[in-house]
Amino acid sequence: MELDKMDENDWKYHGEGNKSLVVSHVQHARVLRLLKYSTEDAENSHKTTEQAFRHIQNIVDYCQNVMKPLLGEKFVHNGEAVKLPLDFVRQLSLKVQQERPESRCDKVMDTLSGCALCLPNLTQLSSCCCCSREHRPPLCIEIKPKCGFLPASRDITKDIKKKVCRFCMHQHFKLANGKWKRLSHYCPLDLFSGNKQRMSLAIKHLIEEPQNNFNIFKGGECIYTCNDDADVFQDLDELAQHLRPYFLPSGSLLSRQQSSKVVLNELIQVIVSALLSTWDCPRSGQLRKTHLSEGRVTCEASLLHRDLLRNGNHCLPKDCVLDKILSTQMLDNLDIEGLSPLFKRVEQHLQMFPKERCRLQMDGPYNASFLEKVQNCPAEDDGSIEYAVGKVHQYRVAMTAKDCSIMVAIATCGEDDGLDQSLEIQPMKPRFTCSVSILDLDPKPYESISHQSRLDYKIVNHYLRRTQPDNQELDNLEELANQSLFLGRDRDGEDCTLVFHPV
Ligand SMILES: O=P(O)(O)O[C@@H]1[C@@H](OP(=O)(O)O)[C@H](OP(=O)(O)O)[C@H](O)[C@H](OP(=O)(O)O)[C@H]1OP(=O)(O)O
Ligand SMILES: Nc1ncnc2c1ncn2[C@@H]1O[C@H](COP(=O)(O)OP(=O)(O)OP(=O)(O)O)[C@@H](O)[C@H]1O
Repeated sequence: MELDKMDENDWKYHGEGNKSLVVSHVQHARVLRLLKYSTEDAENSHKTTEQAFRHIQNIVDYCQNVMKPLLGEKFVHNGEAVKLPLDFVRQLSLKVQQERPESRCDKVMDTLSGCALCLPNLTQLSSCCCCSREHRPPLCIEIKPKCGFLPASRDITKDIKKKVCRFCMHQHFKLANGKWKRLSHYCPLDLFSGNKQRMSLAIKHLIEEPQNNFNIFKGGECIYTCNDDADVFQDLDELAQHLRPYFLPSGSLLSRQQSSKVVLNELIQVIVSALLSTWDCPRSGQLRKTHLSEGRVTCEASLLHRDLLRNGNHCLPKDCVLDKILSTQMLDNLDIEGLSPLFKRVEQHLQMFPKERCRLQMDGPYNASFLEKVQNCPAEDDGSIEYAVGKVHQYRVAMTAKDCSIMVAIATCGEDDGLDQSLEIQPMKPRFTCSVSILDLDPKPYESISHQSRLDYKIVNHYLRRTQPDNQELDNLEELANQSLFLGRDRDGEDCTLVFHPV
């Protein structure tokens, strides 16, 4: 990329989340990820280019030195911080504005610093020899799986948290707050179960109600995403038409309805295979498995039949992408309720010794020493500040893993094609090559822990009120929340994501 020759016409809107907006190059498999501000912050923001660059470099360092060792070299692409010409960024911002979904326009793209993160476009397949000869553009499925286990911490005060997963409880809260119009029946515990039947159902539920957990790209273009006002059946039918050439032989005599069913099922099988594949030994029958203790893998809110939940096989092949994400999520082994007193210990320590913030690496740098603090935190609380900081760091890393996305890029290839480094999966002919990546691995700010505590209370309380309206305990819970030890701004309803907050 020649930075002095940047032309906004070479780039197009690709997508965005809460904190960043992504544009993709029209020819090369690159994207630029630009930060966003809330409109209020934009007016008050006088961050220097150096501060913005440092912020993005922190993201790169965290990805490279912390998340990559935990999640695996093959899944993580840390990218590169770049400084772009300001004129290019301003023109780009104007160009993409009309493409942006209204729901994301409460924030504006950063046009002041000129800094961005340059990454490979993960909707395209990398290092695949056969794709260049293949006439069908690659497909890419993006899944934001969210938290895949039930917490088992002794510090949990509400039993329901050990029975119903956070995502399923959160759904009710989101619906009540108008974030979504329809409930999603997706349950992350089904996706992370390793049981193919449960995983298939989880993906089916994602397809039926994608919200912000599921997208499909074809040739880098988003062809299926959340559409709250959509006619679901019509959307599914259109999706199936897109997928038909990938999953059905061209002369198939199936009716439109029959073929829709077949291709969506085939798609689901390909995704399941990709998510369970262990890159290093895809054909090995002797895969090591990660077992989870029985009580932590089934959610009472899941629609799956209880027999399947009880008797199914619940383990993930070691080192598959789901296993890597789940084990990183499980660094949070105290739950926010167990972490809260430790967070308070750190807060008090930092109030007394502000300079310690740097030594304890509360905002980075994200280097080997930070990873060491995460990986070698003592198992038992010895009352030290080091223990509390280790648990806080572990919690933040787990938060990143609970909010990341998986990209599964697939392309068809002829039967005799070599597969190079890509992984072969073969649910039916034609064969597919596939690459799996993890994205959105930004560090979560230390301060966001207090928000987590309040949000946890609200989600659980709301769920209990909905499902157990006569529950007397809720009044006690209300009382507890009022005595909350955390001070600070409430982010729900007035999202105050801190762009340029030190991370
Ligand atoms: O707290 P959650 O579980 O609602 O997750 C937030 C996500 O909401 P979701 O529930 O996935 O719809 C939220 O996603 P959306 O903006 O709703 O698409 C963000 O990913 C947010 O992360 P950040 O603050 O932008 O770094 C996420 O916040 P963090 O908790 O990861 O900080
Ligand atoms: N390297 C990439 N290649 C292709 N698409 C990407 C890449 N990075 C991001 N995207 C797309 O851009 C979207 C927004 O990116 P990302 O999830 O990183 O934003 P975010 O603001 O950090 O999200 P969140 O709301 O979770 O905080 C993603 O959902 C994905 O579709």
